Amino acid sequence: MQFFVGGNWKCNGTKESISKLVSDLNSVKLESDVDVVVAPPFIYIDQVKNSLTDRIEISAQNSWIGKGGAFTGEISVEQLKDIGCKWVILGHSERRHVIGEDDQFIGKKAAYTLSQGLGVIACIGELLKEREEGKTFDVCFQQMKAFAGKLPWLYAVPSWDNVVIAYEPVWAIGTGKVATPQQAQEVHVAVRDWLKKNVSAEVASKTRIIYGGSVNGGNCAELAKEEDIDGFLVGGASLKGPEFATIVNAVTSKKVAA
Ligand SMILES: O=C(CO)COP(=O)(O)O
Repeated sequence: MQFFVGGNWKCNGTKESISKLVSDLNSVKLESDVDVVVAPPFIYIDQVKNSLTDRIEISAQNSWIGKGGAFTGEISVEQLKDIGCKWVILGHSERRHVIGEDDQFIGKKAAYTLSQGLGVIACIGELLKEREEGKTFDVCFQQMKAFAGKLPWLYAVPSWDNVVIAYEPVWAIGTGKVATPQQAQEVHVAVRDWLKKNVSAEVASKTRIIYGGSVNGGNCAELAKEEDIDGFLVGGASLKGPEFATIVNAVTSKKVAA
């Protein structure tokens, strides 16, 4: 399974800082057997697409639920395709818990995005309170169900080829409090098992499950060694080109551990 690392730039950057980040990313060395994706804010996607090496694919951080039209302030999947995006991040905890998107809405967005041929980085993850109450698996399975269950055709394997699951425990996002490799591995195994039981053994064995939440250049190697951690979704540390490259290249510690 090919390692996958995404950089979620969130609502950060200016034309100038992004130009510097792109030039840093163009000059770092990235291991060849890793899928690398960055997700700039919508308004900078065109700038990034026109200046970043083709080695790195572009993702959006969100998309509209259906075909474009009279939806003020939204960006459609068709527009994202038009501008050269290959992926969309959906169900990020900031959209769930700050903006208020629910499972139903996120599931429909994922179904629509996949139907238009773009890949989905599908985020799941529990709040600290939910972890403390022993509900981590229940919450993640419920969120998986919303992604997987929208339309029966989504169960077909070709659709799943375009899905990467990002496990991002909310308590680890932007807090500097990273999940231990064991904590992350435990949830990744449970999610893979859920896919096996609820979709198919083939999908379970092929789908990348990546970890996000305070991943940085210092902790990525240990996390990458875990068997079921197939990559990372990186926030803060993806704003620094050389550190992001270190995280991409953590694939080498995975190979050593295997
Ligand atoms: O939300 C994240 C990626 O989508 C993780 O953010 P941090 O890496 O800043 O914790």
